[in-house]
Amino acid sequence: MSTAIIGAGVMGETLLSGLVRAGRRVDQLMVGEKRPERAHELEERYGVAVVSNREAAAKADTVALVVKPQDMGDVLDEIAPDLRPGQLLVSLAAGITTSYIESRVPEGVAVVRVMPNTPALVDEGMAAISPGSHCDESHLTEAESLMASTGKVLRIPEKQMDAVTAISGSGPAYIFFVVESMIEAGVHLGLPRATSTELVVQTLVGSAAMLRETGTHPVVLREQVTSPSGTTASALRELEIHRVRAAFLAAMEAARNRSRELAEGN
Ligand SMILES: NC(=O)C1=CN([C@@H]2O[C@H](COP(=O)(O)OP(=O)(O)OC[C@H]3O[C@@H](n4cnc5c(N)ncnc54)[C@H](OP(=O)(O)O)[C@@H]3O)[C@@H](O)[C@H]2O)C=CC1
Ligand SMILES: O=C(O)[C@@H]1CCC=N1
Repeated sequence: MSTAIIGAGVMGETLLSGLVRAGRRVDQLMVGEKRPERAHELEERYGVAVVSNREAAAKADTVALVVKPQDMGDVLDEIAPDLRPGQLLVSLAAGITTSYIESRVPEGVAVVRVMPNTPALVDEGMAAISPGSHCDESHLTEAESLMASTGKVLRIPEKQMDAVTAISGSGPAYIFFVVESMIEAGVHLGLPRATSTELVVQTLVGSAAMLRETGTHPVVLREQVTSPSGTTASALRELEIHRVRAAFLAAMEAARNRSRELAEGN
């Protein structure tokens, strides 16, 4: 089964590198990329063929669309004449619905909507997938296998996609923001930057491993750290005073709403 990736930016290259690491044959992969210098870079780095979007659409069994939501309409109009019924289109774009894509491609093209995230770069990705209306089990399985090359995959109803985008799609950025804030706080408290960075990164990795390996609720894990009248309780009180929990809720609502707006082409 040949796979084309149209749009080889951050997420497109993340998918491409994951497929290569997972052992997909490079001669079964191709990339549609409009900038010649970027095309050259990808050819050098992965030995993959970089072709026009139309050639990619005509030749591949599966076409992954990894362009910005705002570029999706133009790309679909460009490749629509080369698509055929039964072919699989996998869209990784935030906000763009399967019905929007189906309305711009020939009847019978199967569409799967995916929301990945960047930890896919280290094979720790979290992807959610939803089928469009012309998908059968084999299309979903192929989309699942595409994304499973870089991490976990969850099947979800498409109506949950905007929320998923807000939580796991954008999620790594919130975590990096917290990490960055903690490192800066360590520096403020007098730690050398390298020491602060090592402390924070390992604390994050260790905490993530505890969550995954014990399956214990985060409230319980937090309580285990919080000694009576101790340091953690003092810190958590400040986080509550500064409404960090409310800020997270507002932030993720904003991301969910932005995903909905992207669906309307804004
Ligand atoms: N980054 C992330 O963490 C995540 C991104 N996504 C989704 O992935 C998609 C891509 O995002 P991201 O990788 O961050 O964005 P990038 O801007 O890094 O990548 C988009 C790529 O598409 C290329 N492109 C634009 N128009 C065309 C075209 N007509 N034909 C071929 N290539 C084209 C761009 O080239 P040029 O720069 O020359 O315009 C660029 O290389 C988005 O839809 C986003 O919603 C989903 C989940 C997570
Ligand atoms: O910021 C964005 O729009 C994309 C979608 C999810 C993560 N990055």
